[in-house]
Amino acid sequence: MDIRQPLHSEHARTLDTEGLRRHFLVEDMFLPDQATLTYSQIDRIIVGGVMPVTRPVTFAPELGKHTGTDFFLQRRELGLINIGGAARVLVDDQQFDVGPREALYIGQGARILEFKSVDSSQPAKLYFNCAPAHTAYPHRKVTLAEASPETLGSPETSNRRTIYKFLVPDVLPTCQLLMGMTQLEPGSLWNTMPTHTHDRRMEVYFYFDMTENAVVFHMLGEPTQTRHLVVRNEQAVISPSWSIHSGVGTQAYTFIWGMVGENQVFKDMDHVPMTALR
Ligand SMILES: O=C[C@H](O)[C@@H](O)CC(=O)C(=O)O
Ligand SMILES: [Zn+2]
Repeated sequence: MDIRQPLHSEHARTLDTEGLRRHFLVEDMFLPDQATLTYSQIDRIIVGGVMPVTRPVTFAPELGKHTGTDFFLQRRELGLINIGGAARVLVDDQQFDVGPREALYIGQGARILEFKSVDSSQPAKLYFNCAPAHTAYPHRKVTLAEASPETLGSPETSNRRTIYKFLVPDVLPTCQLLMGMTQLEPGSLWNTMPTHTHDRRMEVYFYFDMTENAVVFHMLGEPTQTRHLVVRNEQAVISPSWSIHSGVGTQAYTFIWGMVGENQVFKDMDHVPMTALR
């Protein structure tokens, strides 16, 4: 497990490109027949990907070593969104068919987790966020149709996009995890502009639906000390509470956002006036 320490905004200001990438960028999310896990000590979120190809992938009991518990989800909840081909996920004695662009919430206490692809020529790619939890809410699949959609922005400002809120209180109860997917329309390149921070929650952004040569310039830093990361397809950015999180692509892209922290109020954002950005 790749462990990332939290970072003070004053430290972040001093970093060069390599330093920013080392602390905030997660580059290799999907490896065949493996699970990848990055543990951020910011709100103790674990970010990762599972890509079963030739055989099922399970979360080994040894993973509990990293959490100091008998098993991985003893005191955690997990949300995943499938960005690949159809998947079958076994959670203890329940089986879930998770199709492309569908989400699965796995509540605290699940012991057996097994992930497989229905067709190995179109492997599932299960991107997940996992966070400390205080109680067991029911496991549940959420389809795109059940996710609460919100279309924002306009072509004139190159930010026309639909936000699909998969794991939010309007759809199902979770302890703290919020997850969703934002899809830009062709010709729209900006997400979350005007931009915001939220002192009460941290967030992780996972970019995908990009061609090999496409990049997203992900904006981070305090509003008056902005920096950027060059992000490629299927890479994620860890965003501390003090950081803006916004991006512009060389073409339209899709991203999954996940948030943990103090509250579950999606609209609890500290909007940054455009005149304040530097
Ligand atoms: O706090 C909320 C998150 O930054 C994202 O949900 C924003 C987003 O997907 C968008 O505006 O497109
Ligand atoms: Zn945000």
